[in-house]
Amino acid sequence: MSEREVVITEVALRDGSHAISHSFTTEQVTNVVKSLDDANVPYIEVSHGDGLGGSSIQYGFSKTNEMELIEAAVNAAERSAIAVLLLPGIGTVEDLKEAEKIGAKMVRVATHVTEADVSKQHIQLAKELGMETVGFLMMSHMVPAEKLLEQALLMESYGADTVYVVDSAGALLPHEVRERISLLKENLSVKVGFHAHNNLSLAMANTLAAIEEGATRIDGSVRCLGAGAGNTQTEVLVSVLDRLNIQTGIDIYKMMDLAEDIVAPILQEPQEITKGSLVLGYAGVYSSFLLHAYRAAEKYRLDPRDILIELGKRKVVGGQEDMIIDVASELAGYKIS
Ligand SMILES: C[C@H](O)CC(=O)C(=O)O
Ligand SMILES: [Mn+2]
Repeated sequence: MSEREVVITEVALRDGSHAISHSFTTEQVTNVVKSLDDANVPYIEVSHGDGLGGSSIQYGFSKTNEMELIEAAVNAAERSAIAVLLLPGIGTVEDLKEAEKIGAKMVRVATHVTEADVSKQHIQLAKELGMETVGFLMMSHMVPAEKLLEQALLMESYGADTVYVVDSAGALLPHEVRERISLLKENLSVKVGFHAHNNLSLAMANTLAAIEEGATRIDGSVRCLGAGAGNTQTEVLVSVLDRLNIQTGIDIYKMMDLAEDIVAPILQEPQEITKGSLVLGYAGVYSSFLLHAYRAAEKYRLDPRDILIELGKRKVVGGQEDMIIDVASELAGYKIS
């Protein structure tokens, strides 16, 4: 196998959970993981869309217990490592210990971009457990590059092996990605990663900009199965990188077959840039808010775009999903006392 110059983490079985209202089954996870493993994808993330412990009234209940999904993934993978996502405050150290016991090899500890300090306990525990550990700075468009660097340095100091710039809203423009990745590359000793959302149709351009600036850990979702308009489409990414002579070690034909034959039938709707997902990127709103906003719009007879624009103005962040209802009811003329 060729050496991997860019190491891809496939996130459809975690980020894609948002797009299908957390309805993955063990059979779907087993089939997707077997094919990803066969295509030689190095890392596959499996968890509730909001990470370990996310199944709740606030974020949406999982159809299948995520530990069962993680176990199915571990059993189906021969070569690929199974990763989990953890947002401190949603997932606990006990959740992390359980996932590690089942066989998860990597954890990505995700915080809002200004709150890296809450990741200390979880990053340190993950290292003690012998897991590969990633710091995942969400909503990275909301702060200047210098602030992002300050937060990335904190995650590095806690022991993270990699720090990711996460464009949760799909709001970053290519020059903003370049600025952020290059600053991290200049100042961190650990690896730098990038996670995109395609709400402004920039996921591929932004990912290539990140790679040009030195990011070596990159996320993709097969068939774009991720929140909002999805992430950088993995099978397209590996094809483009192959054209650029950048080695990912992933079999292109197998990725294409998996996308078409196994993942497409799981989608509840094709992953497109709809007016809703476009407004996520335009207004800078967390991609996983999309279906929640659609449901609130239906309930209060509103245009979902108006809810999303207002959420963007209020700078609402992950964990504030209850604000979607507050904003919708206010826009509909109800008074909140
Ligand atoms: C919990 C979020 O869905 C994590 C993520 O993928 C993002 O912020 O983007
Ligand atoms: Mn995401």
